[in-house]
Amino acid sequence: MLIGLMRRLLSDQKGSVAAVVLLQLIQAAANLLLPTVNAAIIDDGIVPGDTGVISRLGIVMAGIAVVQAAAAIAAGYLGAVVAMRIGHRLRAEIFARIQSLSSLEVARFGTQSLTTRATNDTQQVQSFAILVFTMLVAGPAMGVGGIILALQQDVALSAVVIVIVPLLVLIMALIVRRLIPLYRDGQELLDNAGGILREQIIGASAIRAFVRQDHETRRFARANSSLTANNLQSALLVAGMLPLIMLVVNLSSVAVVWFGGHRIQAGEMNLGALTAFIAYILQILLAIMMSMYVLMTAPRAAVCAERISAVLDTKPSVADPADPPPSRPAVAAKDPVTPLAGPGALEFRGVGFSYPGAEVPVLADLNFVAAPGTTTAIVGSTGSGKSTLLNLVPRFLETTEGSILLDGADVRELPLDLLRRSMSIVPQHSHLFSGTIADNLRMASPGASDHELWEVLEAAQTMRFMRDLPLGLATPVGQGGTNLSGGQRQRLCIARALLRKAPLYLFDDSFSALDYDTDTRLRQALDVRLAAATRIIVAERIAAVEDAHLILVLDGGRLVAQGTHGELLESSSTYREIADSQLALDGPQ
Ligand SMILES: Nc1ncnc2c1ncn2[C@@H]1O[C@H](COP(=O)(O)OP(=O)(O)OP(=O)(O)O)[C@@H](O)[C@H]1O
Repeated sequence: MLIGLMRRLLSDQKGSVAAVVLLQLIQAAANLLLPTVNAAIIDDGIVPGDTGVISRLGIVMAGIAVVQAAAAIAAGYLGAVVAMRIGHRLRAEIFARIQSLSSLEVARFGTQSLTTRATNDTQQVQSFAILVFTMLVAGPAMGVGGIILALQQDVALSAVVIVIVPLLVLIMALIVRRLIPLYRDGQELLDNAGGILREQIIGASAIRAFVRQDHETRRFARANSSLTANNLQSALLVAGMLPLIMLVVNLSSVAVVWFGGHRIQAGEMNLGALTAFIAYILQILLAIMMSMYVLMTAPRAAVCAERISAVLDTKPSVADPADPPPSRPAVAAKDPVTPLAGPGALEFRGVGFSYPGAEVPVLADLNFVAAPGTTTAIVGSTGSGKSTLLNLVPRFLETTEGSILLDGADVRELPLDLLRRSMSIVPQHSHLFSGTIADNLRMASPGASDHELWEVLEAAQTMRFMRDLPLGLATPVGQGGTNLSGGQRQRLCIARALLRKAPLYLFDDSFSALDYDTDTRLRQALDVRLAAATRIIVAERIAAVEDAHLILVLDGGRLVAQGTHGELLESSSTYREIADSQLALDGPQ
């Protein structure tokens, strides 16, 4: 998985990768040459007392050292650039994929896990890439070259190499095998701790209101301790490995000096050759350590690559039609504002929807027509499926039964962008983004003039608070709109939706935070402004939908009645119950 991912990410950087490999080979070759030249200085210069050879070979050695340093620096620099580009591309890809996922897929991974995958996991793969580009070629090259040159210096002494190399590889394999599951658990524990933290930050007021700080502190402490225990275990394994390797290295150096000394005394080896041999043994061990270090980080990077690939390989359940029918206006698929040319007639034909894994459908057999120039209200008890129904229209969720038609076209056959441009939505939870009020409004229509912004702000009944803002449209909005009241946020979201000129408007319980007067004025303004459009309004209060041209009564996901307020009071017991209960709650007006 990791290798496949890296190969794909490096496909457009082949030139740079080749350069890094070449530079690492130069660096390794220079490293390998130094002990041989050093041996020659000892055997041909120092032992016979030839200062000419010493100076000449000394200059050669210095030259090689400079080449080695230059190649190492260049390889490190270029390797870092390539690795950073990998990280950049991976973050961009995962961000784009998350953007394309439907709310169901996002829920399956979990918001926190997606955040960790896009940040921490990507970072791990990037760090691994840096190690690969600084060590992975130079390490084996030095190791193999070192073995060949050591053999060349003294075949008999090379028996030491034959013993220690497999021993080191065995130590490494055992430790890496233990590390992989630990790293996998570690990433999940990180998700978990992050998720709890996120929930506690978002729900801080509820936690304080119910005096649950101690409980939440304990909950986080448990997650934190599990994460720490996991990290400690892997850190101990890594920490234990280094002394083990050093022990093997030192023992092998002692063995080389011991046997080498005897061979020199027996006249079977030169002093220079022994010096070179010791240097090569150290280089071989260093190469093994470098490769091992890369391989030790590989398990974590592999786990992260697996987690990233799981997101990248997820096919969004809601996607553009593979082949939009030619009769459909493939118009302006890329044009950012133009909606469908039709009047916005919406029809549900036998529509049903089930959440994945649910035993019973949330919505079943819905049939109705919402005509242009009319308001269709959806009423029903909590959990009856009103929001789910609205979410099917822009295909935030995909219908599992029947079809939804917009101006006669099945919404699944329209390009997604075009479909969503053809409607304007006020979601149940008002969400604003960091920036100014103007930035937030212009999300709906980037080219809108200030005059148009003020117009929609007025229609959305925001003037009472907008007038008090000294910076007006330039007033900064905090992330999520936290510096505004619930009602203010809701009205700004309505203004944002009004700014988009579309044939279809969807309001999901969008007037709940408004007082009675504002609500009435707002509805009047909407009736004028959106007179020609198709309006679908989910509402809790019957009083708010009395004037609707068509009222749909949902009960347990089924459309139990439809008609005007007057008709439903006559014909629908469910509607009457809702109306009576609200009348009882509101009391006589
Ligand atoms: N992501 C989900 N996965 C599984 N079930 C869900 C999901 N979202 C909603 N439901 C279920 O679907 C049903 C309908 O939910 P929906 O939000 O559409 O109701 P609603 O009528 O809009 O409620 P409210 O008036 O409280 O906003 C509920 O029973 C809810 O438990």
